[in-house]
Amino acid sequence: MSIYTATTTAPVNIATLKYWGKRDKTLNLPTNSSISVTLSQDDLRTLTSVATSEKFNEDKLWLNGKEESLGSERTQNCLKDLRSLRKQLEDSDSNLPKISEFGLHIVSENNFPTAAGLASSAAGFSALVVAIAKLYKLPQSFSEISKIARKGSGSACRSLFGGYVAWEMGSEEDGSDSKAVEVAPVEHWSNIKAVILVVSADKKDTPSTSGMQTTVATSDLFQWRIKEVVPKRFEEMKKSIIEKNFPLFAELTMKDSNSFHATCLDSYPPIFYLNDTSKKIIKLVHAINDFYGETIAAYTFDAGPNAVIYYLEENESKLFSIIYKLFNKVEGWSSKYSSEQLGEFNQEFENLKSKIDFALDDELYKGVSRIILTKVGPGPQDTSESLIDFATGLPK
Ligand SMILES: Nc1ncnc2c1ncn2[C@@H]1O[C@H](COP(=O)(O)OP(=O)(O)OP(=O)(O)O)[C@@H](O)[C@H]1O
Ligand SMILES: C[C@@](O)(CCOP(=O)(O)OP(=O)(O)O)CC(=O)O
Repeated sequence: MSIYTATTTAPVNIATLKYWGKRDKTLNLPTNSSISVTLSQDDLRTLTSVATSEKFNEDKLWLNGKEESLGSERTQNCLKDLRSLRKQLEDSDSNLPKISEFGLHIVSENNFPTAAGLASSAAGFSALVVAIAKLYKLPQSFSEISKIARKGSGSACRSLFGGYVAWEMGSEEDGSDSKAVEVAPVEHWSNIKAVILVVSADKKDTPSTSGMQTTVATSDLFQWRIKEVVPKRFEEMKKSIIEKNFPLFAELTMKDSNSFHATCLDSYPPIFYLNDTSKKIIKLVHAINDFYGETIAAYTFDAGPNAVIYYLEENESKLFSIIYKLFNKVEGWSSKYSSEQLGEFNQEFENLKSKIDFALDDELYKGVSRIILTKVGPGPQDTSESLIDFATGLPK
């Protein structure tokens, strides 16, 4: 039997201008445009292999070693769109094998916690769609393909690109203009780094999908956000990226995280994603920026309590002299830094200590379970790895 296979990796993206609210639930069309930074796959990555053969009579998914249902309407919509694009190719060239009619085997692994507010659905749907597009040899651009990933999970469309990415909300009812585009590639501004403080690795209380439905239906503040705040901020943030203006980019990022969480609180019943640790981290970042007299760090929080702090590589020792002091007991530092480098952060802190004019909470680390040190990175990558046994078409 012939087995056709393809594999891709895909990254996580963390929005700096948040998507929150749908104008069409089935097509996953948003009420506002959004912007994100794609994170390096050295640290957070989905690997997805797909196989198809005339012998496979159903679609199957194995996620992190366990067979899972492919029954969700969103996944079905992605598979339907991909098959229909393949069918168009097959109809126009009778020499092509009619693989659009065969079952698909999808095997995927995330190298980080799934459904823990670390955007696994974004990397997951992006990888799924890209792997099948490769398998089907689809000629469409990644922006076109991003519309299919969008139907799986809105934020997934942005994981089709590396660097700095915009999801243009579009205005068409059928969603044909609601797609991801590159604002700037990773090389344009490659010295942006991120430290993720994993505040809780548990499953979250209110899933994004239902949370945003409640906000759209009940929050007055949300109407102001989508009409008055985001359209202007979208243009300003793109400009800050093009001009590599970190203080402006950082300020807009923090304001937008706060605006999004304010609309959550303004929902009825209210939705709380930030916990006390998250709020203390927000205060800490402001205290650090005030202390240095410049905006060197920007926090942002998705639909959960985990903090993502963006900063420029050149400011790392300024930031880490304080952050390492507070979180050195948390796991994650030694994967990136030698004990000598960590010692330098300690030394920096000793030099600063007498000047620090804000309270350092030496219990704060207790609310953080893990630190992930990463940076801006590229989009989906080809790889010679495969999770599928070429002889059987089953997971290895
Ligand atoms: N590698 C993958 N392949 C296919 N689907 C995946 C993959 N990883 C995650 N998913 C899907 O995404 C779901 C998790 O999405 P969910 O929105 O709950 O969490 P998250 O994306 O980690 O968090 P958040 O969206 O708040 O950042 C999983 O239950 C699964 O259905
Ligand atoms: C707060 C966010 O992370 C919300 C992401 O929501 P999802 O993309 O997970 O929602 P669905 O489209 O319903 O799957 C902001 C963002 O990533 O822009």
